[in-house]
Amino acid sequence: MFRTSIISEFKNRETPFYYYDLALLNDSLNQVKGLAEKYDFEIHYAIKANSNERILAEILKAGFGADCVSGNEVKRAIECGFAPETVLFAGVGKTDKEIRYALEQNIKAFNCESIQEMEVINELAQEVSQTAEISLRINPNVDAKTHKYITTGLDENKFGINQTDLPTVIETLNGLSNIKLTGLHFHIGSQIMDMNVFKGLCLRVNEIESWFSDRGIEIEHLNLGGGLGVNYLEPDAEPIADFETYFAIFAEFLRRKTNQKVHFELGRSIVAQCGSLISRVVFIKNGLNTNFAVVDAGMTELMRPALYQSYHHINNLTSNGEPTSYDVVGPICESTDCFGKAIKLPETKRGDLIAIRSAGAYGEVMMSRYNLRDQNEAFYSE
Ligand SMILES: Cc1ncc(COP(=O)(O)O)c(C=O)c1O
Ligand SMILES: N[C@@H](CCCC[NH3+])C(=O)O
Repeated sequence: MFRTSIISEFKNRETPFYYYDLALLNDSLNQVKGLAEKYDFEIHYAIKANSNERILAEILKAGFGADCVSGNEVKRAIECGFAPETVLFAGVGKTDKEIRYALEQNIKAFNCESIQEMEVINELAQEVSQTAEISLRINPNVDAKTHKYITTGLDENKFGINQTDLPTVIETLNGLSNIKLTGLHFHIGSQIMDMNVFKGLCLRVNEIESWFSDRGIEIEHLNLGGGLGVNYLEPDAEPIADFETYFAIFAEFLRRKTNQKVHFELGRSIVAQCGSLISRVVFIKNGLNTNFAVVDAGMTELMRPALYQSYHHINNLTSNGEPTSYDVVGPICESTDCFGKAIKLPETKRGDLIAIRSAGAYGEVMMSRYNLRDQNEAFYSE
């Protein structure tokens, strides 16, 4: 959890701030690296989960590539030292400017999400006399059994190309000489805890791959996206995600042809548990039916509870008083600015430090300046 020496360091800093345990990050990275080598899988870290440069430096050292969802993420990856041939560019709404930039950088591949996007990439690649590699992001209609806001692989979702459009895709591709289809890409959602979902995904991918090979189309790359969930309820019980089961499922159920490369785009599972949002209690306020612990972090620093009603474990780092129930709320002018209701904490007082856990993924990257909030520097331990 948190060493006393780290808590002493927290006390001297202006709150709120993100704290990252880089040793824990490296434990996760080493585990992923070992399994990727064992199964001959290629990992592209999904930068959207956390694009903090210090975090990216550790990920780069582990030898992973990058999965990006905007021109600026491609730029961040390249500026931080990721080799362009390891960078993938996904996203349903890539603009011409972003596509041109990615072509200029000679990135590995575009994960292409619509027929019109294929045509536009072809046209822009032609302008600069290039042939762009593309993977088709296919919507496999597999239920990720996760929060509906972060489900991406059902027919009703905006992501990817529907299977019914595949004949038109092939017909269109035949007329496009500046793009080359090399891969199939899938990503069905995030924070997936039911491992059977990944088995279901493998079986659907096998069917779709066969559809292509039956038509004489050779697929060099299969990209299964990310999605592996983490234990938000008990971060100390499971600081490292269950990478072993996750990769073993793909190794067992994905039908892979000789020489076919298999890629993953993991985000949350790599970075969630190494990050905490550290905040100070500003006031304790007794409501009619509840005690409020008003802290100096808000939904502007960590939006997940307000956006998805998601649970983040909270520790009081400076009290060991009697367990007491609090609604832990932020200072923002919104009633959804609440980190947890009826949370049992040791008796809490003004000035106590609290840690909002499992905040390393989709935390810092989703910060906003609403209410003209300050943004403090993150803090790291090795
Ligand atoms: C295309 C794509 N790949 C990878 C990821 C990373 O997912 P996760 O953080 O769940 O591993 C996402 C986000 O959900 C995504 O949209
Ligand atoms: N922002 C989401 C994850 C979205 C994943 C990107 N498709 C979260 O905080 O859980």
